[in-house]
Amino acid sequence: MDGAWSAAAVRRAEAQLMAQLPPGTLMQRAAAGLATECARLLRERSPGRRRRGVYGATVTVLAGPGDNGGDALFAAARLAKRGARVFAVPVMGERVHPVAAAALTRAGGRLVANPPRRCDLLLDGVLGIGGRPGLPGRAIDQLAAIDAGTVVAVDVPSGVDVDTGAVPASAVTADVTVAFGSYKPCHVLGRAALHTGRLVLVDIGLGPHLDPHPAVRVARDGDLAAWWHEPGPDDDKYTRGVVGVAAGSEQYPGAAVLATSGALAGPAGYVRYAGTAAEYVRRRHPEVVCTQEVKEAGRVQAWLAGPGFGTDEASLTELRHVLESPAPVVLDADALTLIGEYPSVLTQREAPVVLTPHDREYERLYGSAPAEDRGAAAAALAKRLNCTVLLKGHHTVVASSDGEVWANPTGRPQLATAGSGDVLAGFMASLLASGMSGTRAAVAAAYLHGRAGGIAATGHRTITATDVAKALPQAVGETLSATDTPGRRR
Ligand SMILES: NC(=O)C1=CN([C@@H]2O[C@H](COP(=O)(O)OP(=O)(O)OC[C@H]3O[C@@H](n4cnc5c(N)ncnc54)[C@H](OP(=O)(O)O)[C@@H]3O)[C@@H](O)[C@H]2O)[C@@H](O)CC1
Ligand SMILES: Nc1ncnc2c1ncn2[C@@H]1O[C@H](COP(=O)(O)OP(=O)(O)O)[C@@H](O)[C@H]1O
Ligand SMILES: [K+]
Repeated sequence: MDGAWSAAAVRRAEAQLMAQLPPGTLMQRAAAGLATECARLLRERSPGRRRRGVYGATVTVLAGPGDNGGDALFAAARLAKRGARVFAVPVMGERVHPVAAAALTRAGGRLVANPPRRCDLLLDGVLGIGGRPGLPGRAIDQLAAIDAGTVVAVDVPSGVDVDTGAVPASAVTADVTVAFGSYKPCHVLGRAALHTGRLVLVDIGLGPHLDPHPAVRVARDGDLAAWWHEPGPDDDKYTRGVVGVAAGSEQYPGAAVLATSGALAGPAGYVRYAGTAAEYVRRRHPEVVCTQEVKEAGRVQAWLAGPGFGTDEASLTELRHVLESPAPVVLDADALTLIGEYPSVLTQREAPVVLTPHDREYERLYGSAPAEDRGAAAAALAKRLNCTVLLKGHHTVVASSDGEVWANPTGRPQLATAGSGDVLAGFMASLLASGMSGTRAAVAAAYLHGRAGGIAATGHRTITATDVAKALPQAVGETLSATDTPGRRR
């Protein structure tokens, strides 16, 4: 697992570490890592650039008044020493880090008000973790005027809200962000994650001093491998978990087909379907055992209810039957609408519930649209309803009822295609049925669904929900084998 820490948590860790080191050491570590990454980028071939390498490259620095500007100027001084033409623009009056500015001029760089219109690399050292959202006017003007081959944000893209990932005012959009010591929530959450570009972490020795509980968690392949239930020689289809799918209707049979295709791609050993689209499911998936009603379905270890299911009296009755079962439940789509109207059906439930709203469904459940702080928005709903909440979108967020927040690092906008959420929900129910906790099942499903979207989109511009379902087994295989270790039984 990776984590992202708030500005205050980073400052606490920094204070501990700095007490053990000579003054200026951390800034030099940061600047050295930043300069190395910039030199690597300058060596790469790029369409906007005439020459390759540091020597002779044009580098422009937008320098703010604090240590973030200091990092940028020290890194630029290192590039100037290697032959780069460096122009630094103070963007907050004349306020710049004085020692770093002197180092830059000693190395041959210049402090200017009007840099060249074109540069190979633009370093955004306007604001770091001390920044409030928004940019000073001079930075906005320079960003509009300069044609940069590559934009590198120093620590964070300036202008974003570091702790929440909100972008309420103007902010830098970077190709690469070089983060120091740890990730921050803005790198992985909300609109700010879209301003971050490719993320590079420079180790400055902060790790041992960081709080063991990050503000936001980010799953990696190894987590999925550790959580996945691999069948052993003593398993049978029942012990691997039975998943029940209550989805679809005569009007929307496709939702039943797609949700069961997601469920079949998961680790459970048996998929049961209960609903009025049974005929369609049987035709597409002979592996699925079908009944017309939830009460006839027999025992399951997890249910999915909701996609294409309707919101009438009969649907409400079926939802009640699902919620009466002692098994964990995923509620999606129409089930969320019903919960919004009849919240009491959720009370007295002890087994885990995962809700998977997109923004409009969230509004139906919470009474207002999700705040720009999507981690807090998901956590507030999770706490109110005592459920796990998976809030969909780019950088999907998962929150548990006790306030744990996860940001999903996979996925792409092509996943916004009708039925893709049905596949996700079915797959998640299978993970739950295999014994994963609600929060892990939600995190793992978002991760693998996003990865499947990437596989399905390889070589294509458009994908369908069926393509995503078909790509799920490969996504699982690639993720689990990425962390294969000798001796691990598969
Ligand atoms: N932590 C670590 O381990 C390490 C941290 N390091 C580096 O330090 C960086 C943090 O530096 P920092 O604390 O000096 O804050 P930073 O963001 O540069 O500037 C704050 C200044 O900007 C101003 N200001 C704020 N918002 C504004 C706005 N919207 N528009 C205009 N002005 C605004 C604000 O003004 P004030 O609030 O005083 O009015 C203040 O003067 C960090 O990101 C990393 O790069 C590394 O060197 C080594 C290890
Ligand atoms: N802009 C986006 N970028 C990445 N993923 C997205 C984006 N918009 C939606 N998604 C993903 O696409 C899926 C859509 O789900 P949903 O809205 O429930 O679709 P449906 O109800 O048609 O099945 C979710 O997994 C969501 O996270
Ligand atoms: K910055």
